[in-house]
Amino acid sequence: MISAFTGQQIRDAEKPLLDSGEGAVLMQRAAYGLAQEVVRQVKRKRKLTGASVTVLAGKGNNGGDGLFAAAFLARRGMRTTAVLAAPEVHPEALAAFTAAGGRTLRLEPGNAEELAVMCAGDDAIIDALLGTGARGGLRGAAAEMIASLQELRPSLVVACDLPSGLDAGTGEVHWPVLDADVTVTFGGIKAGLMTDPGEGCAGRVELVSIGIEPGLRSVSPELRRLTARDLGRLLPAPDRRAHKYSRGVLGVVAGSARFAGAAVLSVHSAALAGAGMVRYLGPESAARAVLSRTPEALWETGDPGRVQAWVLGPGVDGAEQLRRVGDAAKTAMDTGLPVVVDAGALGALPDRCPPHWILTPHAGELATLLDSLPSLGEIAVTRDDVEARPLHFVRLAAELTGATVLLKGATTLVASPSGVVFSQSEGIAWMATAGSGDVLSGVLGAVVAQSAEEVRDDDGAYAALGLEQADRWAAVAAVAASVHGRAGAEASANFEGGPLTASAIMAGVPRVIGSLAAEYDRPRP
Ligand SMILES: NC(=O)C1=CN([C@@H]2O[C@H](COP(=O)(O)OP(=O)(O)OC[C@H]3O[C@@H](n4cnc5c(N)ncnc54)[C@H](O)[C@@H]3O)[C@@H](O)[C@H]2O)[C@@H](O)CC1
Ligand SMILES: [K+]
Repeated sequence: MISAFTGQQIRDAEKPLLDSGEGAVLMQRAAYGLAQEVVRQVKRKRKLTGASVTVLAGKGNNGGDGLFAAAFLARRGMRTTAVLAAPEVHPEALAAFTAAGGRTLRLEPGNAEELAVMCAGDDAIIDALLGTGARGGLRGAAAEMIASLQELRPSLVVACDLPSGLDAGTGEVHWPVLDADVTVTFGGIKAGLMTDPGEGCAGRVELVSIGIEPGLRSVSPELRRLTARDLGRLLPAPDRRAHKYSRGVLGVVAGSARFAGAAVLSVHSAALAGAGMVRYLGPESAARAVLSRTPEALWETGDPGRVQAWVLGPGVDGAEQLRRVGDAAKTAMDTGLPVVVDAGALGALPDRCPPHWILTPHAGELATLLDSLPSLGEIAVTRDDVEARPLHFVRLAAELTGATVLLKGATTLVASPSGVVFSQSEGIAWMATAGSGDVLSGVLGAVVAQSAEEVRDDDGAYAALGLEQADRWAAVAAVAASVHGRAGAEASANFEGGPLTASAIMAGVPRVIGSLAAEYDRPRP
């Protein structure tokens, strides 16, 4: 599992080392790691000697890291320029940079655009204006220069610790921000690099260890991300004695006369993701479409009998389907079964949900959901608000509803009601396509139906993540989000990176599950 931290958590971990006089050593390690990454990137394109690099240096320690890194690069034969964005910058770092033969220019009101044009063609730009000590975004000439540079699209931008203007803890972005190709981050990954909109500006994230890592081990991370290895451990696999009823029976209330496709996608995805059996509840026209795609499913017209989990809501429309949603929700609540609540069912939630109810809104649906909660008071929340601060709002929704909330997006966030948040980002932009969410609902339903026992087992794979039982449902949802994202990315790769349909995402699901299980080298059934 990958952990990410707030700027404050990182600073707290640094403090004992700073107090014992090791600040300069930490900075040298950070600067060396940053310089090494620039060397690697530049060497992929040309020889290092004579290549040009500009460091944009702010007044704090972030600027110090950048200047020490540039001094190292100058000694390696690069043509180095520092643009100093403040009258005072880190004195030792500036002295080292000048001694190494670097050229310095001062950013002033009036020369921002000129300097941007001057360095935009460089082989590399290091953004070391603001780090974890930033309050708000870039201002004045620095903001002007970054806005101009962003328009000029430099060939390689390496962010020092985090792109300047990004909030390290929340991922909120104060524009303008210069999009990085690589962010070299020190000591621990900043949470703002693993949640949108910040993650969208950070490029690839490289972690450089500087010696504060032991201090972070006992800290509860702000964000967690499951790796392929975690997924291999967590994904359900039937044992030899399994039968279809023990494997996870999923009830699905989805689709309607108007939106039959949502039911087709949700049910078929659930079957492909390993549900032992899928029971479908819906109108005859949708049921016909479901059964022609998934003859393995059962169409339930009366009491659906035994299920281990429910998916409620994809494509649900009209009073008849909403009644089925209501009935299933009531049974699930009475019997303590886990439920995935999507789309049309999000408007029919009880006042308080348990953590094994997993809501799956996109940003617009989350805004509507929050607006409908009396506990939020008079504050109105819009889709734009959610997109600007997804981490804040997904946590708030989980806290206020009591449910686990999965917020769909380029980076998908899943929050437990106690505030544990997972972030998965395996998907690609082509996945923002009609029906993609229906596929996710089916995959999630299947994973939930098969995982309920493992979640409750205090010696099981979910417990091994170090999570309380109520928080483990967020990990279950993160598993499904990751499978869904990987299936989309792999399907698109099969088309040379071309566009995707929801059906293509769905078709990739069994292979993703199989290869993840193989990666952990787990015996297959
Ligand atoms: N503290 C340490 O031991 C280490 C810190 N490191 C680096 O130090 C950084 C944090 O250093 P700092 O705490 O000095 O913080 P920053 O380098 O982010 O700079 C903060 C400084 O900029 C000013 N400032 C804040 N917001 C501003 C804004 N919007 N516009 C203009 N100026 C603004 C503040 O007054 C402060 O002086 C990290 O991001 C990392 O790069 C690394 O060298 C590793 C070790
Ligand atoms: K920076």
